[in-house]
Amino acid sequence: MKGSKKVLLIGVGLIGGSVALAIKKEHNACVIGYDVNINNCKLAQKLGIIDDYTEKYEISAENADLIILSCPVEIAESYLEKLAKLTLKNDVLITDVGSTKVRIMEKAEFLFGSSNAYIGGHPMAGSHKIGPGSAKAHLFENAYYVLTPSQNANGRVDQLKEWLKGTKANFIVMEPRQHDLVTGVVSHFPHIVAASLVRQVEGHASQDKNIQFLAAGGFRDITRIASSSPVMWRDIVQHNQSILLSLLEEWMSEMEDVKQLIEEGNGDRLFAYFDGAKQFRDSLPVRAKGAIKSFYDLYVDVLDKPGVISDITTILAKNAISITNIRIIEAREDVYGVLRISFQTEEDMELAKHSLENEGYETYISM
Ligand SMILES: NC(=O)c1ccc[n+]([C@@H]2O[C@H](COP(=O)([O-])OP(=O)(O)OC[C@H]3O[C@@H](n4cnc5c(N)ncnc54)[C@H](O)[C@@H]3O)[C@@H](O)[C@H]2O)c1
Ligand SMILES: O=C(O)C(=O)C[C@]1(C(=O)O)C=C[C@@H](O)C=C1
Repeated sequence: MKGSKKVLLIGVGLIGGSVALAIKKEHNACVIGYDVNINNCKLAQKLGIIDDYTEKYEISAENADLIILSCPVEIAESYLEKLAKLTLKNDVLITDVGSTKVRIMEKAEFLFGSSNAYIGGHPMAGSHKIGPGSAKAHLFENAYYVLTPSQNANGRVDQLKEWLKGTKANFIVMEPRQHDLVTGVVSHFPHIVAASLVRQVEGHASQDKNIQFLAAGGFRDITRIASSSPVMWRDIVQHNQSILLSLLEEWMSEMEDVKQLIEEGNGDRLFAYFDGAKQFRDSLPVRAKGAIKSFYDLYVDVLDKPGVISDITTILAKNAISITNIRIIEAREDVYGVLRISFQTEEDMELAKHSLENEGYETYISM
């Protein structure tokens, strides 16, 4: 019979779906999904991410050996209260994948602290995409996966690692407070900066439409993450409020220094500023060899005229390249548009790039 062990996934989206796929790769478990958006459950079942879904999570929770909270963090926190009122199995393990840990672990310690059930989690990899359609078993390969066991659950960390070994992530145990500070610095605050840059450009774009044409390479690189789920980021900022406010103070003081540098216009000092940033950026470790990108998107500049999409899909079909999605992401005024074409593998994306460029299309890959 399929899966003597039962897993309940609350929140069947990008991260929950990716964790579920990784679990199914290594365990013959039965994964049940629950989501307020029933379409996500239906799609996930079709894609083999979950075995079945439920519209009432309570019964599945009481039968589960492993419960994974993979919804936005404020919502995950509210499920802790709901789960604590149920009669769960004595040896149940409960984890989450949330991007913040202090608030979740405070509540988990309060509600489940007397048991050894709760181990917080946060896989430090993802994408700006949402939903189970973008889930990948290899999303977390070689990435760090932070675990924050509640005090009595230290002894069960290996058990959770065993459940999650299909992620091929590097597990690391951290204190929730240290986690929220570190992720505040390297993930949450940079997200705020990216969103604010986009808002600044949006303000200028209404004055001059050339802005949209020229907001290409560099701007796209630095702002990709601003396309992530606003619900997820709303919750993260609410959870990590005090750390983010203090990072914002630091940033404002850094910007004052930059303002002074620009006012002075001293070439040597400007060089030193950029060079210092370059040295540190270049010294950061890249995700270890073997890591696989989580999405393969190719952007194609196209003339906005009838037949252009069918021309592109015909070129791809002639070269036997399968696509997973195609979308016009910007209806630019005048004559140009941008098509975003998604592929399952890097090879397909590279082949498509080559084939389309041979036919005179301009393409670029956003990292
Ligand atoms: N996207 C990333 O890069 C990333 C990386 C690591 C961790 N995370 C964390 O993972 C969690 C999920 O994010 P995601 O990227 O998978 O987003 P997602 O939007 O793809 O998935 C979230 C899912 O939760 C569901 N959901 C919302 N409210 C719910 C409710 N009340 N009950 C049940 N389900 C509900 C949504 O319908 C959706 O299917 C978040 O806590 C986020 O902080 C995200
Ligand atoms: O690659 C992206 O799109 C991400 O933003 C992923 C990212 C990150 O900042 O690295 C975002 C939030 C998560 O908690 C973990 C990973």
